Amino acid sequence: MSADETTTVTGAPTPADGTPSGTTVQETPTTAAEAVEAAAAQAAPESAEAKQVARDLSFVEGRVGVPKPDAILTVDGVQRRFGGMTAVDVDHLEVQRGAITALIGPNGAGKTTLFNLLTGFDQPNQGQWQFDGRSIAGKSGAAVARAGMVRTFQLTKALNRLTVLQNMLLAQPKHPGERFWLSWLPFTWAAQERAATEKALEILARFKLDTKKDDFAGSLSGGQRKLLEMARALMTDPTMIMLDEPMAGVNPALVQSLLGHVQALRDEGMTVLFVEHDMHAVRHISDWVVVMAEGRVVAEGPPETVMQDQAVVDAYLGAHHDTDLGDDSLLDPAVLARLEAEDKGQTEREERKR
Ligand SMILES: Nc1ncnc2c1ncn2[C@@H]1O[C@H](COP(=O)(O)OP(=O)(O)OP(=O)(O)O)[C@@H](O)[C@H]1O
Repeated sequence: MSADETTTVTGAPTPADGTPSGTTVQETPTTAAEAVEAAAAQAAPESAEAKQVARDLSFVEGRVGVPKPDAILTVDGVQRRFGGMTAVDVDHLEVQRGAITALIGPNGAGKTTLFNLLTGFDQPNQGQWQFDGRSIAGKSGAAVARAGMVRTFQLTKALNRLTVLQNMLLAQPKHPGERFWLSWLPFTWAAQERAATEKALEILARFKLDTKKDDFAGSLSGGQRKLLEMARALMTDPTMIMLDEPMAGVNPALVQSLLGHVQALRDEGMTVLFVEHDMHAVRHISDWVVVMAEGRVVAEGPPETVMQDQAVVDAYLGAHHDTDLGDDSLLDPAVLARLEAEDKGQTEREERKR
């Protein structure tokens, strides 16, 4: 896409689709490929810190388990078995502070299980990991979130029946209404509730969801639901945010907005680790890509090199057997439409299971 097909809106208010202000917005992208291309035009890090992270990573060799200049998360010997099947077997992995790291791999590679383990929603058979210099292995999800690492969840049926604002308030750490002793101090409770509501509305405004605060979460579009998932995670003021398939089921017109939001988090100094099947998104916004297959990390490196790696292509053969993930053939709308249909089918299956 050429530069003259875009409109620069630097300094303009955030547009209605929730795209962060100060970014370059493509006029009505019609396919996910166009939307991602448009996002790529603004993919360069904005803040000095993000530029420094990109520079630091440019000196790191692309090989499995490579040390990072400033790792915020270090994983050692983590294994999770289900019966006789080893879902996760990660020897050593480091995640660079302040970077966007993508975790990719075919269905069943162990990405979600690793997310669950690291964030305290599952327990490993063995292994250690450190976050920001502290061991958080074996801690509960709430304790991990308090330490500064938080993951997004796809909205469940129960959350769909709550309003957008109620969803935000439930996501705040240690909801005061749930604490027995505070229930005896109504003034404290009310003050904290007011502060939490203000904070929730501020975050919702950032994602252009404030006008939807009283709508049921179930009435939101796919893209708006993804924004709400991200907004909920920000209620805990995380240092690191783990996004579970942020692009799944999202209308192409909103992909650009979502990518812009992920980049904005990084530019504010947050570390982002995200699981994603959309290879365009991965290629265009990631500083670093980690590839899993059959529970193991099989490759890692910068997006432009790791996605040409034979191990990566092999890892995907089962899932997208006739798709070359390493070149721009993926920008072909027909290929994209098929991948999107596969993703949509998967989302619908998961929805039915819930
Ligand atoms: N609770 C469980 N009980 C038994 N097996 C499980 C459980 N959770 C995950 N698995 C298995 O572990 C393996 C890894 O699954 P996981 O969901 O982590 O993969 P994934 O890479 O996230 O896949 P996808 O991209 O499809 O979400 C799969 O074979 C899956 O069937």
